Amino acid sequence: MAGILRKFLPVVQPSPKRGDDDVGNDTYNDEYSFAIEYSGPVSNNIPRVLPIVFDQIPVAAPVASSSLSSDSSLPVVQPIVRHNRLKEPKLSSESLNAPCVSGEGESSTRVDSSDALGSATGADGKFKLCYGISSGKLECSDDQDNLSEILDCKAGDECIPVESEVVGGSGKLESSSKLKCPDDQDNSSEILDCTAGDECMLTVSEVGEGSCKQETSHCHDTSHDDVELPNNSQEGAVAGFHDYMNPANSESTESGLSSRSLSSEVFSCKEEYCNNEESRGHVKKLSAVTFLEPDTSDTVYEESVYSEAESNNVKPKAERNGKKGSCYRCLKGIQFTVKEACIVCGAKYCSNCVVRAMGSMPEGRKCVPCIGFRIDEANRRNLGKSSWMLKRLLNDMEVKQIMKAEISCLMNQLPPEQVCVNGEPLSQNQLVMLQGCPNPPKKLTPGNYWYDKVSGLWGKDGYNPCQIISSQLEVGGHLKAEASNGNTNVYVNNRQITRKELYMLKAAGEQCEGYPHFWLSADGSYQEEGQNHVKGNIWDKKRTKLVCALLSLPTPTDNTRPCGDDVNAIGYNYLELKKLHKLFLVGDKKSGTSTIYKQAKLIFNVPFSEDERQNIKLIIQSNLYRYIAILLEGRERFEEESLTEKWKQVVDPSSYSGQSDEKTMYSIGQRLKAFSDWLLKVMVSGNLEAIFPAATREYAPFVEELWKDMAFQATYNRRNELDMLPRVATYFLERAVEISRPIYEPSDMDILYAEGVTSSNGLCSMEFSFPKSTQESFADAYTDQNNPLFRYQLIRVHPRSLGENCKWLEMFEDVDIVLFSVSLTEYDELVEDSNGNPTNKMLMSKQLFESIVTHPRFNEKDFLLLLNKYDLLEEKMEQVPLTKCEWFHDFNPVISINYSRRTGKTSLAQYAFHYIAVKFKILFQDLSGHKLFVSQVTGLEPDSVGEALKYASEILKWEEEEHSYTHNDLSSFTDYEPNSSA
Ligand SMILES: Nc1nc2c(ncn2[C@@H]2O[C@H](COP(=O)(O)OP(=O)(O)OP(=O)(O)O)[C@@H](O)[C@H]2O)c(=O)[nH]1
Ligand SMILES: [Mg+2]
Repeated sequence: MAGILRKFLPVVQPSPKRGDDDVGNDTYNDEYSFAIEYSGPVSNNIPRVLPIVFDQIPVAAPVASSSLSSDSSLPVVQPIVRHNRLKEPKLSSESLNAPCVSGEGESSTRVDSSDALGSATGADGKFKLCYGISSGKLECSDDQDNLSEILDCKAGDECIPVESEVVGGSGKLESSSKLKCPDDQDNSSEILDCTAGDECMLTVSEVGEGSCKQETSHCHDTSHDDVELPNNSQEGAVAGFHDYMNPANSESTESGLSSRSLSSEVFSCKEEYCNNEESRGHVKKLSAVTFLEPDTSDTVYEESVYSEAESNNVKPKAERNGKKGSCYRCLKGIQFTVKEACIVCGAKYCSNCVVRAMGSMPEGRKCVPCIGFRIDEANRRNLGKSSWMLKRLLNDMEVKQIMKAEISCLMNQLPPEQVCVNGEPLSQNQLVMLQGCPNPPKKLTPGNYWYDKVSGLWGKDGYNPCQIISSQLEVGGHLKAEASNGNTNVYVNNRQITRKELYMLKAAGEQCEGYPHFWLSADGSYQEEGQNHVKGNIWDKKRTKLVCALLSLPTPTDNTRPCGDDVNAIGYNYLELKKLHKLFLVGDKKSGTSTIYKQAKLIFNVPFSEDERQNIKLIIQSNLYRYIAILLEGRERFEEESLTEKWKQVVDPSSYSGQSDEKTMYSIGQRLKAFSDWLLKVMVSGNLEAIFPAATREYAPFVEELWKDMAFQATYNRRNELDMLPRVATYFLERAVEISRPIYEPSDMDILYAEGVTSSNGLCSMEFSFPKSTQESFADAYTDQNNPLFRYQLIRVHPRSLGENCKWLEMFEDVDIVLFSVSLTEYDELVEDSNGNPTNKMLMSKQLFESIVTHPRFNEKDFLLLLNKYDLLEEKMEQVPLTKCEWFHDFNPVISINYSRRTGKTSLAQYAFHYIAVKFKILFQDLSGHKLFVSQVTGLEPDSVGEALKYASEILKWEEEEHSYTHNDLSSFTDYEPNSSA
């Protein structure tokens, strides 16, 4: 070559003078200088070689020891901003556990744009991961063309661009260090001398001791040199730097987003930058590294980027510009090429691109722009299931780490609030419990589910069960009867089952006649409500499983067992069932059982469902019209009485005042009269309930008009004279206008006071336990019931559900205690007996009491007598003697004057209460030979009902621990031991 040149060139120029260092270097030969400008005749065919000026070739200096901090951290170059403003380098670092990928071997060093991620090919051809410990950043205000190219800064040598995919580890950059970015006019920006402290905007990561360490030797440390940064930024340089997704522009696999989710600081960028930086694989990509407005703050916190991304829900979308089946990054390959998909956007990458596109996968298999976004729910079931491709590319440890991150990282978790079980959104803990149980719901996605915790049946709201999961998990709310939208009138664990389930039960040999209620336990054994023996096990029969398979109903798996200690799984279940104490609440009509039941629901926070509330609203509104009708009827009566009075005055001229019109203070206008007549007609026809809930909207204005009417108010003032009007009517009539409006929503108190709120079949039940707060307000002395494992079931039965002679009582033979409610006020009330004869209501209650006590199935049961409506008794005793009831004919309390003064008027009611209690006790003793427990109750007062239920629980406990308790202990609590001598 030199010879040829010599022939062409008449004058051989001396080579540039070398420095002293080079004198004496034998290997140096001037003859081989090249780049001498040709000044001879021009020929188009002759290639022209531009001279190279040695002095102007940028060189890289060896890394100064000062830049190698004790922890051997390595600076990592971040994207360079396009503005020219010089800035002092900024470094921030903080703890981070994000994985990063480091290269092995000098040649694989690469400057990284992120603190978090990178990939490197090790000697074994696998990518190596290491974990960054901290991150930092360095800013400079210039950018480079193709700056995204990897920088390979060899010690003491030129920085050479490296197109290797290997990503350097992170490093820590001393704030005094400066990286030099040499000028680069012709897009040959591969040569980059990075200098800290100048225009380059960099992020750096600290790394611990590890494989990243060796890479520090590649970095040109010019910590003591001033930096020359090129000003020749070209458009697209930054974009190219960012666009790690695009192999044409960059080989970087790093992302600010990756650090975003892991570190507290990232760069931000102006919107326009972000928009320009859409990756090839994504329609809209949030800039991995974003840039600051030059004049604004230098630091933008990760939260802003993160929350912006999440709050805007700008989930990156995958878009493939290549042909179908090709890799989203390199656009190569066909449909059958093995690819790995991003669990967020679904972009698929071939084995060559996957690590570059996904970095070190701190959140699992997400391409870098997708880090920090929620996964596509369709991919949830694949979480943590490693692919063949990753296993081939990475070593076992790394794959494990990625899979672990994929499963456990916060961003990939199912949002608990989006999973509703039995109408209640889950808490984080509940979700963990649900997913961590031995047999968790499969394919759990956001949605509404129902869960029968006794049997473990699990399904989507309104649908058949789809799985039997572990039972006894404390997740979600209470199972509703309508949870699975069943319409069979057959209930399993309080849920009305679906038609398919009914078939299944029939296949199990249960004909389900008479719409039974079953208790189905987790092991498949079932029994009819109220019976104490297991009828069978639905899973014992092969036919059942076959039917289930045919009907797509779930069958138990081996894992289906209560969540808890595996060893004691069966015992645990047994214990749980044992601890559900059943309280059977019954009483004659109007004894107050439904009030006590509703009060218990309110006390123990067992919510009324929306449906229940709506039904109750309609009942209340219907009741209101009934009360109004009673008042209107009374008004007519009062009007007639007044008119009669007037006519009498006409007949007796001496008392006649001279007015002859037929109006009285109870007379109403034509309009209201028409409404009144119509309403009374409806009530007489018995259609009130049928008409009123629906007609509420139409008739609400009449209620308002009525309420304002003087005649109606005059009638209302005499409401005590209207026997038909219940006392509770006042509560609702006072708010008649409000309640009659369509928008009315009943309050808890309204529900409590509402009459006629009871399930259609008169049977309802609720589970409860004594929470600590409730416990404290009731009785501090007993604490065992605080244990949530002591569960109670309150079953309220209307006497009509018991059938003639209480024949259905057998259904409830497994109850633990009978709570028999008697209204204390009924001693003077009359009702018709079954033969239509008027009978004293107290005697009717006595009769029902006797029937239940003497029922063979109830022989050995504990009984707690709830003497209810004590508040009303206090009033009534002043007016009506207790002896009105023949059973109480010998009530003749001797009240000393002193005692009377001390206790006031309540003493009489107290005596009456004690007396009635004794009467029942004696009766019970005669009938059963056992002791009757008695509690004084005012159903409308929560504490009173709470104490009564507490007392019931104590009795049960006392039965179980007979030796620990004495009769006196109990009687001192709430049992008012009657003292007839008092
Ligand atoms: N003042 C007062 N009223 C009560 C008390 N307990 C119940 N009541 C009222 O008595 C009426 C009848 O009570 P319910 O609870 O409906 O009686 P029940 O046993 O369910 O009777 P049915 O209506 O036949 O189902 C309602 O108006 C209640 O508001 C009480 O302790 N004090
Ligand atoms: Mg009732």
